[in-house]
Amino acid sequence: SLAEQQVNALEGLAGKQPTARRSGAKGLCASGHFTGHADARALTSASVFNGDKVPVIARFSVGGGNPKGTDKAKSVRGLALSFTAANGEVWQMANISAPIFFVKSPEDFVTFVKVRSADPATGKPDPEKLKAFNEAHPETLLQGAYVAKQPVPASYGALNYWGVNAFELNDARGQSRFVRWQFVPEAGVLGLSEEQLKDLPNDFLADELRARVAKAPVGFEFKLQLAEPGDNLLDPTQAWPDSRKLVSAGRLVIDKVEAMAGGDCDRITFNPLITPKGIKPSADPVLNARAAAYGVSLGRRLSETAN
Ligand code: HEM
Repeated sequence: SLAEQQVNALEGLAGKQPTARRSGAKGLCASGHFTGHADARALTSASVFNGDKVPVIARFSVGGGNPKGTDKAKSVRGLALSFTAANGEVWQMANISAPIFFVKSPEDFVTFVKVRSADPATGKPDPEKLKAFNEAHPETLLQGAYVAKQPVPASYGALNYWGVNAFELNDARGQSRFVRWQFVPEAGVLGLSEEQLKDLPNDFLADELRARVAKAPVGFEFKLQLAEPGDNLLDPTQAWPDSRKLVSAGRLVIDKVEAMAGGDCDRITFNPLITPKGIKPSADPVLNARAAAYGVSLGRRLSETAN
């Protein structure tokens, strides 16, 4: 299946890493709660916005399939969330620290990862294949260009995360509109200078988050970006104009971080097609491909744990 090809490609790039997530492999589990704002209730009937505290499981991660990679690289970080509303509805998502994704189709995902993987013959990626793919798919360089311009993040808790894919909201009267969302850190966005980076260990992010949360809960403002007619709902490599209206829709608070790797996150996947009534996935093919790929990765890593 395409999902198996995607997960195989991720394994080919990172090497076999038993029990680890095939993407966002390095990370840690945390928890907290979410409170919806009144402005969101005008846009969606989803009960997670009713203003009550909704418990949340969170996982922060470093992009890529290597659980022992460095936290000092310029790559995306992840914020994955699972909300459980009082009526039992679950809402899951996995957000990244870039406003755009690196491919516009699930098929391109496979080739994008493969052209960056070592060719068995040489032990290195084939520069000709990489060049040819880049020329045929210039949009696949946009996310990397964005990340290269940002400093290495100083904290999982002081970073902006975007949902990237479009979703459809339905209000109580059945009216529909498309949005993309983001989580804006109350601490501001904090990056590291070359000087600061030198003194840090490779695994500083988990300890930094534990220390930060021990002092005070870490908050994020949840914002909905409203699409206007003509905005691309299907291609996550294309950001919508900055002029699009942003609605302050809620507040996420992280107040507990697991002491060690593991925790409640390991047995689940953060599947962005699991949405509550009032929030629907768009037709974006990348979004719709994620459920199967996450399921394949979950199946492999859980059966590895059992062995
Ligand atoms: C065709 C597109 C995609 C494929 C094939 C793919 C594949 C995967 C896989 C296999 C995992 C590991 C899942 C698990 O073991 O639980 C994963 C995790 C993750 N993905 Fe994707 N992904 C895709 C698109 C995206 C997009 C568009 C985003 C950003 C909005 C994203 C953000 C993440 C994050 C943050 C994680 C880590 C989640 C966690 O901490 O559990 N992915 N992805």
